[in-house]
Amino acid sequence: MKITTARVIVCSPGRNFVTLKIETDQGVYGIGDATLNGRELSVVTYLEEHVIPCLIGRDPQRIEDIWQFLYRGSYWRRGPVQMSAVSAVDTALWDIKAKMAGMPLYQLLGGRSRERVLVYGHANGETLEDTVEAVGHYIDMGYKAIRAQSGIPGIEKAYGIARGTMHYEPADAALPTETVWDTSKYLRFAPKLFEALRKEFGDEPELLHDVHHRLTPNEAAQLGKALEPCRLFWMEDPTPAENQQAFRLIRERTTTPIAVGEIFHTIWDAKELIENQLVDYVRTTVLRAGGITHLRRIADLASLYQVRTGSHGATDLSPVTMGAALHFDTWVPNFGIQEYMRHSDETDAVFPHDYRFEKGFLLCGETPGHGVDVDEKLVAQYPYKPAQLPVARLEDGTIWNW
Ligand SMILES: O=C(O)[C@H](O)[C@@H](O)[C@H](O)[C@H](O)CO
Ligand SMILES: [Mg+2]
Repeated sequence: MKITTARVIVCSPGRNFVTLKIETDQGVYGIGDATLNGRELSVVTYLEEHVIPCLIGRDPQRIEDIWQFLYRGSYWRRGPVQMSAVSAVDTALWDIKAKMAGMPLYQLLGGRSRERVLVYGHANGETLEDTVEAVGHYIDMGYKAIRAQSGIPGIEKAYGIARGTMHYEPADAALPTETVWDTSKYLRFAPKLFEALRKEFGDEPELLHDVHHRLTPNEAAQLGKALEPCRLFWMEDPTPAENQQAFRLIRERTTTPIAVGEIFHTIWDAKELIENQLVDYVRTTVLRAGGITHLRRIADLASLYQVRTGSHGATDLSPVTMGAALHFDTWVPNFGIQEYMRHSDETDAVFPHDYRFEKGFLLCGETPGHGVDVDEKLVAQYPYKPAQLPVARLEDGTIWNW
């Protein structure tokens, strides 16, 4: 069996997506997602100039060998551009293998570990009251777990405030939008939000919160401690994880569960955090860390330390990633939760898929492969639009973590 062609498909049905389609001499093809939000075209070039020429003529069944070839063979290993490209190839190859076997992908991974995949949705509001209302809306839709992000009094345009209630798109302009951040206002406000949510909705719903790398370790410990009575499912990315040891300080001071990893690219980014049990959930997904092949290694390491998965699932990861992630989640023994930020109707139409939402859970389909395709005719209606992620500044103008 041979790879005959591989093509990169760029489209913008509401937001930009980069998709890889690998075709074979047996008529079977595979689809992978290579979207790197705000830096999309760098991955397009990496794939077109450096990866695709190496794929033509290769046996697509040799997934492991192709992974090693692309990872080790580049010499310049790791990083978001390379690993998004490797992820797309790997996802497409698993799609091909599962289609050849006539099986849904989760069967090839080892079969079903659960009947359905618990997901959390995104409730956002400009004020505390709006956010409480938005959480109520998700509960009415059947969600069991909800992430709450709110505007903060005195801060204009902080992270996570959606324009509508259902869709949040941070990459909103060709040049980065500048947002403002103030840690002390946030630290005073965040516990009030979660106290109000518990008061309104009781103990039952799982509540999550994304700190988006904004705090120092000490501030993160203060927040975790203040949120303990509100019993969060997790506090996400409380501080940047470049220095993995920073989490020791947070861990020693609070029992609020911690999730990190949406910007990790390999097992090395997560290794110390996992081995020292400094986090409870690892959020790395199929698209960011080398596809199914490498994510499986991260999940296996995590399982030794009772760390569970909580895959990133924002809308900048295309339905292709969501489909592959759901097969992974259906198999992985140490599953925790899956993020599910709904795609727009245009995006869903461009990427026909067989997964579905039911009462707070997602169910992957039974179609051979990962169950997601790309409609190449529709794609032509949505050309690429430059869009970058925002930056954050403190009130005095200092650049801060976004
Ligand atoms: O937890 C999340 O869902 C994330 O933090 C996203 O909203 C990211 O900001 C986005 O994926 C960047 O491209
Ligand atoms: Mg996040």
